[in-house]
Amino acid sequence: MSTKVLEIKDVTVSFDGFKAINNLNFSMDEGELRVIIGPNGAGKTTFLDVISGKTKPTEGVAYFKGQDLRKYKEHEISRLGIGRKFQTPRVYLNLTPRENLDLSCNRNKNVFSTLFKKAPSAEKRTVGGLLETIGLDHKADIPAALLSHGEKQWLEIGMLVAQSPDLLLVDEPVAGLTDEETEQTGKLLMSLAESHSIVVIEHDMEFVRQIARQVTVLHQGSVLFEGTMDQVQTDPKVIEVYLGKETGLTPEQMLLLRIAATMAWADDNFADVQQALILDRLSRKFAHAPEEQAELRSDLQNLLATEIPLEDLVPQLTTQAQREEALMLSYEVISSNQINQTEAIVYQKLLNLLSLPPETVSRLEAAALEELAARG
Ligand SMILES: Nc1ncnc2c1ncn2[C@@H]1O[C@H](COP(=O)(O)OP(=O)(O)OP(=O)(O)O)[C@@H](O)[C@H]1O
Repeated sequence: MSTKVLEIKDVTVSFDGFKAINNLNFSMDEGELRVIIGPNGAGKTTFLDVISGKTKPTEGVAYFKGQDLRKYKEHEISRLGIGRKFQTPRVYLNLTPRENLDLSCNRNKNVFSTLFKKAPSAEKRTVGGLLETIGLDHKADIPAALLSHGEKQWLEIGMLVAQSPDLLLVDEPVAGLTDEETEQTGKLLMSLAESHSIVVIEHDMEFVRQIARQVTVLHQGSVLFEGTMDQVQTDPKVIEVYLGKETGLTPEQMLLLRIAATMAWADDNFADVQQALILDRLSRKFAHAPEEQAELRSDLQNLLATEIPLEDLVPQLTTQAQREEALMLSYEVISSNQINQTEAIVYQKLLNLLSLPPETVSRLEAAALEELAARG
């Protein structure tokens, strides 16, 4: 049986009567990498504050490996094995990455003894290993001030790991990073997840998709939804919260849109005409007013911006009618432009996954072309 590294039971945090965390229940297995997302003000930072002991619950209990965290002060919780990385890197800029890591490995020694005493070889190895893990071995001996923002983030992650925590709390690690740095950060966290439990708060959905197996969505201080990224991105409750309004879409409708958007992305170019088609279909089906359509269009453009593998989406279609609709809409989408080779390959994959009889496919393709012709 797996041990729970974290268990949060009926926790409420009130600030002058305002519930930043509202009767929250959450649990996480040892060794898990869990991403927490949620709109601004959802309570994500307060959630980390409760775990790290910065804020005490007004009601309820948080347990770390079965230990009631109410009994401990913030610094004691850190000694229990919970390390927290804040959004802004807190590294000593005038020291080198190696010296910063040395300091973290020797938390009980002061800055001067770390600088002037020779480190024992075991510690050196640890620091050397850490420098490699965080990809800074080639910059180990330059002042940290010269590192890029991303490199400073990795250094701080390394400094946390140097303290051998069991649970790492990481707040928005990729804010302000380049795409390449973001991807590197993802790789770093995934490699650390092999030996640590990790909670990451993040807004960047591409990044969340890169690293997350299980995502928890917070809203108004409670858990709104928990699931894989695919489930999160097709859940109407989550979409509503992110768009700030009702889309009126059911999970099935959202799934169809996602499949169509994935088809549209097949050639890495979600062309305007393809977007228009998907959104037209939407508005015809769900009768949004024209001004709402324009708004919905830009919202959905963001929302659908992440390509999800068809293998993950198609099996979620439960009825024949849904499979047929998915095929027809997808065919319409790719036929709205000249179908290129990449699209043809992805379309073939869709056909295989849908496994509809060939005569049904022909009928639906003809109907899709008629729809397109009718659109002009
Ligand atoms: N010390 C405090 N006193 C009063 N209100 C607070 C305090 N800390 C947080 N809040 C409020 O609690 C709510 C949740 O805040 P929190 O920072 O946890 O949200 P968040 O999900 O991290 O938001 P963001 O994504 O914007 O960082 C917000 O409405 C915030 O204004």
